[in-house]
Amino acid sequence: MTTTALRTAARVVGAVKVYGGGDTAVHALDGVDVDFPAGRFTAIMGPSGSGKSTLMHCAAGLDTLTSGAAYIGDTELGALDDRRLTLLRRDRVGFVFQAFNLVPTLTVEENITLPLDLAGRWGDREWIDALVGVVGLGDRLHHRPSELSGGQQQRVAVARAFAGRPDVVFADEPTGNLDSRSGGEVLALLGRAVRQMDRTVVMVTHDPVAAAHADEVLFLADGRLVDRMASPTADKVLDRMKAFEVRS
Ligand SMILES: Nc1ncnc2c1ncn2[C@@H]1O[C@H](COP(=O)(O)OP(=O)(O)OP(=O)(O)O)[C@@H](O)[C@H]1O
Repeated sequence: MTTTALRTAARVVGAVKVYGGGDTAVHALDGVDVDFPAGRFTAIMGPSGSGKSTLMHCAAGLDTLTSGAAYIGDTELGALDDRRLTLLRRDRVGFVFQAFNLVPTLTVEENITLPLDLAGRWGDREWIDALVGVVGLGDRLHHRPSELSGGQQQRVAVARAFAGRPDVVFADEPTGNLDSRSGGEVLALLGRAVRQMDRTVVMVTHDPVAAAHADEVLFLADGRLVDRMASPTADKVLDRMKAFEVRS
């Protein structure tokens, strides 16, 4: 095992994704090499249609590459049969989507522990309690999702994503349905999970303010990785995005 592999939560190598064929083929990913370091918060940005969601879905094992390879830790996703891929997604990957996707009939606490219950894992009570503390919903554990605001529901979804201590949490526009204050809380929460609890987050976003919460921003254009920015600020990210618009 190499040092790089030890420190990488997820990566894609020579990632190509082609939708359709012949004259109408779309090269959604056109040869992307990228590492998502463990213990870091990485944002993926780029113009609409640049391949952000495709990259995230292929890296997370929700979709398959046309060529190249995707890894979670040292596990190559293309080498897994459907059953193993399902287990890997369940046990080693967490997801947060724009829609909160909570189960309406379960309480906050039951929603948070759902992935562990489905996996037949007892979970680690201390870890769950720590997560509940970090998301700040300790007094809402027995409420149903419908009794919570959108921002609170997304915080439950974030806690659920981390419940099984996955190698990496993928977040797809996690603040897309939230006002800026609630969105800011969810982003701060993702940042705290990374920095205080040593978790790994990869987030797709259109929003420079959201991207500024990350440790590093990757920029995609036309299915290629064209730039990366460490220690981003919203202004620097916005300037970089404007440069794309001027060119296209
Ligand atoms: N299932 C599909 N079938 C055909 N083409 C697709 C499919 N999914 C995505 N594409 C195309 O692949 C390209 C990349 O799409 P993708 O959704 O990854 O971009 P994106 O950067 O996430 O865009 P957005 O910011 O608008 O969500 C686009 O040209 C899109 O039209």
